[in-house]
Amino acid sequence: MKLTVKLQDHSYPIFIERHALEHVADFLDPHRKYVIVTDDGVPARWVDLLQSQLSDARVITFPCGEANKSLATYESVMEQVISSHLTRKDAIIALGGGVVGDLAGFVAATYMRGIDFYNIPTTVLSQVDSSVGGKVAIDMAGYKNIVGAFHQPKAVLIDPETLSTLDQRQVSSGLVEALKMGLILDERLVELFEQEPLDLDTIIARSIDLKRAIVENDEKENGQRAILNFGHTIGHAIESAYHDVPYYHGECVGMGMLFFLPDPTLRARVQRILERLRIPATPAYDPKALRAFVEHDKKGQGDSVRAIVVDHAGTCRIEPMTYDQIETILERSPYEK
Ligand SMILES: O=C(O)C(=O)C[C@@H](O)[C@H](O)[C@H](O)COP(=O)(O)O
Repeated sequence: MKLTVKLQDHSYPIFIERHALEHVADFLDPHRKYVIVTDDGVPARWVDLLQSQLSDARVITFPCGEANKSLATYESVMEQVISSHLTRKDAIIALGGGVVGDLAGFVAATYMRGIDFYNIPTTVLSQVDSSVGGKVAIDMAGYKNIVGAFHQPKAVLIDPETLSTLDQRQVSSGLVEALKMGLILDERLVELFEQEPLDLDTIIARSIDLKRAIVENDEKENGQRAILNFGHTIGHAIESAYHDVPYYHGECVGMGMLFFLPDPTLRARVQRILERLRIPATPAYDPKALRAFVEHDKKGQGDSVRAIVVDHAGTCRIEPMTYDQIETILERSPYEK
């Protein structure tokens, strides 16, 4: 399947195909010079498979985990890119999950003021969401994605076969971003989460297509794209506050979504899906401490933040909320008994 993200001057394809990684020459020029950026959580078989099909591709590997979406890792990868003598004609390939895509994309966005970048996502989270849309970033001073850019990939290559080497926790965490997409835009996608067994390929294709449409309408998040942040306002705060617990990003988004589902019936429905995915419950937290992290949200506007609220599955609204309102929301448990 091929989808196209249609943008003013940098449209790009999203290829979704099982075993696509076995014939990359059909999707990108194998004779171009590349640097493949990956992390040590990506199995060697995917890295070797990609590298073996390219005539000139050095591999740069950094340690996996959100803690490495950092300035130090950025500097280390950038130094290696510089020593590889990439020119503006060459390109970077991100092979991995959301952290790899965000970091490699940010390197590509800033090296020589921007070179081409291909995204080959190998986790559910990156295949259903983060590989498309051009948000590239690193974390700094304890805040998520606080330094970054919009830098769209030249192409995205999704091979669901790469998910076969993921552990269940990674799969579930990534699926939360697809559930988010369903809750804000498409109830049929939410229903897919209530079927047994889960149809992963359909969930991926449906989710990334919804993302494509949003990015086409609002590439730089001047309006509607903000809805993709459903669950992230408090989710990012939990992720930042509990970075030593290592919750996965999707787990935090799952926790964060529950606070913005005012209808108890829908909240209980989502809670059931999250339990089935084994998403951990929100840890005990200090509302004031989480509020402090929310105050640095990129959707912040003075003394308020644009919160995303889902009243009915498949639709959502953007509601400006003061930080006092956020603190009040945080004071109440989001769970239905
Ligand atoms: O692409 C977007 O836009 C999103 O908001 C997708 C999010 O799921 C993703 O986690 C994103 O990186 C968060 O964006 P941020 O602007 O809050 O850093």
